[in-house]
Amino acid sequence: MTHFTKGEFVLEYRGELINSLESNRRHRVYHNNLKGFMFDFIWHDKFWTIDAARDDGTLGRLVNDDHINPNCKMKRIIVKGKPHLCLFALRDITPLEEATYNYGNADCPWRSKWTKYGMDTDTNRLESGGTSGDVTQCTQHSQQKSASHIHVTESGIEVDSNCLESDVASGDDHHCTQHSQHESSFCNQAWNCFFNVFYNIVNVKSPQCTLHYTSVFKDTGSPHCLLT
Ligand SMILES: C[S@@+](CC[C@H](N)C(=O)[O-])C[C@H]1O[C@@H](n2cnc3c(N)ncnc32)[C@H](O)[C@@H]1O
Repeated sequence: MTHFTKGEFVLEYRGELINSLESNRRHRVYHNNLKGFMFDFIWHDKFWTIDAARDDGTLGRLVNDDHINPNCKMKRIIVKGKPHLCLFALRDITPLEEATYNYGNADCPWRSKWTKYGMDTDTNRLESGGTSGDVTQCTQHSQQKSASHIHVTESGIEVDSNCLESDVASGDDHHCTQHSQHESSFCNQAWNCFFNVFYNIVNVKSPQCTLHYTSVFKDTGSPHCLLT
């Protein structure tokens, strides 16, 4: 059984890196469903967005929010001067478990539940959901309600991270920035972890392991991703 161990690189949230000007433009023109794929973050004191609205077959864009008990967290890693958003396992992830991360304190409509008295927003959980050092997703524009899932199954994982692969393989200098107080220690740890784990995944695991986007449709009608 393949599983992810705590601290292991899981996958990259891939998409188009755009600046705030272009991001604002797309926020204006995109349908709400597409806005949910825009991951806004701060880098070098500026707002940037990874726009994963286009379905390029990669899996990072399909990982759902869990602000209560996520098993992954998003980290920003700088490779060749460009930020990449990568998910790392917060704890061991077992086969068939859905991969999730905390989108942050964004106004996520699915976190509210209807009661007989009306909408009940779980504010306490929202406040405690963020962890210092995490990169969190700004999803305040999204009204999309679908729920794709990424699960771990028996055989393993293949990570579609071409740019990461080539960057890692190049052995070039890199620097990491993380907008938190724990910047430098995280950077070193994350990069080491990232390098080792990614190398491990690509070079060791992939012959037996494939991360599949399946055509399994469950109750939500959304496609689900299985690690098989
Ligand atoms: C980056 S996409 C995640 C993949 C998406 N679920 C799909 O099927 O394509 C973000 C969008 O997924 C949906 N989503 C994420 N987490 C969710 C959750 N816990 N419950 C319901 N919908 C969620 C929201 O519509 C959000 O805008």
